[in-house]
Amino acid sequence: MLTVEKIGGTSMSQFQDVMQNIIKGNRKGDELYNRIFVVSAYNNVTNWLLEHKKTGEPGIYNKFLNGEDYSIALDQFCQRLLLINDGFADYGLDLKEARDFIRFRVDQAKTLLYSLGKVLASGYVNRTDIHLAAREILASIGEAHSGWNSVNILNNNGINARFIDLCGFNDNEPLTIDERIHKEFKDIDFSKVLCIVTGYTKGTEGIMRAFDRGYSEVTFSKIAVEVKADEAVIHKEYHLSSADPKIVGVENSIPVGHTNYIIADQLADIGMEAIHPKAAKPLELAGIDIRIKNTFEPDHPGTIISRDYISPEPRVEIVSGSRKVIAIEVHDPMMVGEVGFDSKIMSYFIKYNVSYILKSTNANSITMVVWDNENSKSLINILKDVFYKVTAKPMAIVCVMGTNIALPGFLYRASQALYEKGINIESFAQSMMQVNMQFVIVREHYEDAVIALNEALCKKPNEN
Ligand SMILES: Nc1ncnc2c1ncn2[C@@H]1O[C@H](COP(=O)(O)OP(=O)(O)O)[C@@H](O)[C@H]1O
Ligand SMILES: N[C@@H](CC(=O)OP(=O)(O)O)C(=O)O
Repeated sequence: MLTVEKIGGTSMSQFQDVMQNIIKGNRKGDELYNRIFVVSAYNNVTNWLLEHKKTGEPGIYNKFLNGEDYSIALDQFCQRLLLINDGFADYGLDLKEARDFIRFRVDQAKTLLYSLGKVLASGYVNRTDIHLAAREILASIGEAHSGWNSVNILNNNGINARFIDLCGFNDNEPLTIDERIHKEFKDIDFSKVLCIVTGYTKGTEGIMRAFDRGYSEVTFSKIAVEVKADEAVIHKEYHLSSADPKIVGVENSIPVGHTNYIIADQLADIGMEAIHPKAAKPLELAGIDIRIKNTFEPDHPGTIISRDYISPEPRVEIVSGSRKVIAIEVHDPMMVGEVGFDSKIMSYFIKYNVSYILKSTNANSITMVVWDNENSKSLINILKDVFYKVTAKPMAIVCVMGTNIALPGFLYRASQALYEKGINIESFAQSMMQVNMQFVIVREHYEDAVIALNEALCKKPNEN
């Protein structure tokens, strides 16, 4: 059995647990192999390089964009990486070799950025392309650092591990991401060597440009498809749970156990961090199951995402959502009975490259929920110019999902749970497939809504 396994940044920061729980476990001899590990940068490292994923606080990339001194910032960043290294000395990291590797890599990045700055100054090139190239170079440092360290630690612990560096720092081959992955993996005997692969892959399309943050899961899914893995495993700090453990508390969140790719799509659509939206689809198409495991509970089988699973008993599997959405309502008294009115609205969505998460209509108005970002704001401005009455409000969306909830009572229980917390449902949608009930609520109520729905629908009656 060949598995491809991704280790998230939070878990990587506790590599001693990764090595003990995930890589070694109870395995002996050859059982250690036939496993490919795709690693993320240690917790926060990509945030320092680019910008904070949650707060948007600018990182080194912003200095390059503004023509500020990124060189000193990179030196300070390198010092922070060396401090991270110090924490792994007790587990076998050779500090001198590790320091030489990362210093050299950061210096190479500096040289590349310096050259990009010069090209930019010439004034002959597209600024955006140069900026995006700088973003790629910076991002790749994080995974090169954690990947190299991991191989060094494993080798020093008697495990035959090989560093597969997909960052392409030392080659100028114009390969796409898929071509690079194919080239790197085609001649490896996985039964003899444990591969540690950078979650960053260099490719002509640009992994940041094409997939943006969380790109390690994209590398991971592409590798799993390339090597025809039997299973694709994601190791995270939490189980995939009935609701975000950070909101409801670990003690109140129940591991999902089993779900299907239809639910994975719903999660991806609302930007749930547990899996990158672009990572699941190739695995689904290749017929590869995903297993999401908790790094710190190695004996728990985790959650399986497979194609055909339907829960044997009717139950809500996950409550999830986002507080970073805007509800747009287009109202026009002339809409009633007018065939194709919606297509006029959609033509602006296409023009501004905005995808909607929910749509709900009545005789003369259409409500759509979109991400709260710059594209959506530009879209709203133009809709206000063109249509009779357009209202846009910052909102939250909370979704109640399950593979077997197409039965009377689930919607009743969900709306009752919201009612009991005094939460009004501003808009609502559910497709006939009945796998996802979407509630639009005011933002201040988001956490309370998740807690109430998890409590009412996911916990068993005898659980406290
Ligand atoms: N239903 C859920 N189950 C587990 N985690 C969730 C859920 N909903 C949201 N999360 C959040 O997802 C985050 C993990 O995502 P991510 O940033 O990708 O972590 P990692 O560093 O492990 O890859 C956790 O911090 C957790 O709060
Ligand atoms: N470190 C990168 C890539 C990644 O996927 O990280 P994580 O697995 O920790 O979300 C990022 O933050 O975007």
